[in-house]
Amino acid sequence: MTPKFVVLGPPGAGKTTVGVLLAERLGVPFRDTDDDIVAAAGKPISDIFTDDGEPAFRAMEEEAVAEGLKTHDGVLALGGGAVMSATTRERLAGHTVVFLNVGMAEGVRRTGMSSARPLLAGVNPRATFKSLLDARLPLYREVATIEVVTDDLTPDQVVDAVLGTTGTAQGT
Ligand SMILES: Nc1ncnc2c1ncn2[C@@H]1O[C@H](COP(=O)(O)OP(=O)(O)O)[C@@H](O)[C@H]1O
Ligand SMILES: O=C(O)C1=C[C@@H](OP(=O)(O)O)[C@@H](O)[C@H](O)C1
Ligand SMILES: [Mg+2]
Repeated sequence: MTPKFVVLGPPGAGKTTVGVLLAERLGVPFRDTDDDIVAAAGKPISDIFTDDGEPAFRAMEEEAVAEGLKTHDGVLALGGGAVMSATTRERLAGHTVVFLNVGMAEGVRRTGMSSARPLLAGVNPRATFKSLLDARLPLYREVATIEVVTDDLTPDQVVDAVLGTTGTAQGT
């Protein structure tokens, strides 16, 4: 059992939104490792960060990704920081990995509406987003087999781009 697509990229790239649409188009199940972590912890991500700290969250995330890669057959979306784990990057080898890219301005705009992302909840989300992109862009590219720049695309157009790239587009 292996995911048809693993979706990753920075917060606000549309991993969850596009992942759901992509799974619908392909008629396969969708799974998001953030949801698995929330279910396992029994509390929201912001509470995990506050109560247990980021390292505890990252350990749970590594486990959730490993489990998803082993047991999920559809579209698997990861959290934006999952690629910071070298172990996770190794585990992604051989999978079809879609990197949804988004620039700072659009990424901040898309995530600004929500307080659910503790890493971006500080006083200067633009600076935080930029340093996050600087650190992670090479890691996303290291593991990705497909990259789609999403800034000027609707979620449906992103799905078209992903399926067009892989030649697995379904009928209309
Ligand atoms: N291509 C897009 N164009 C416009 N808004 C988008 C796009 N993709 C996602 N969004 C919006 O951005 C926000 C974050 O999307 P989400 O799927 O949660 O991103 P991620 O899981 O990558 O952090 C949501 O409000 C979503 O509706
Ligand atoms: O970028 C990150 O480090 C994080 C991104 C979030 O997921 P999304 O990328 O789906 O927002 C979530 O896993 C957590 O808040 C940490
Ligand atoms: Mg998400």
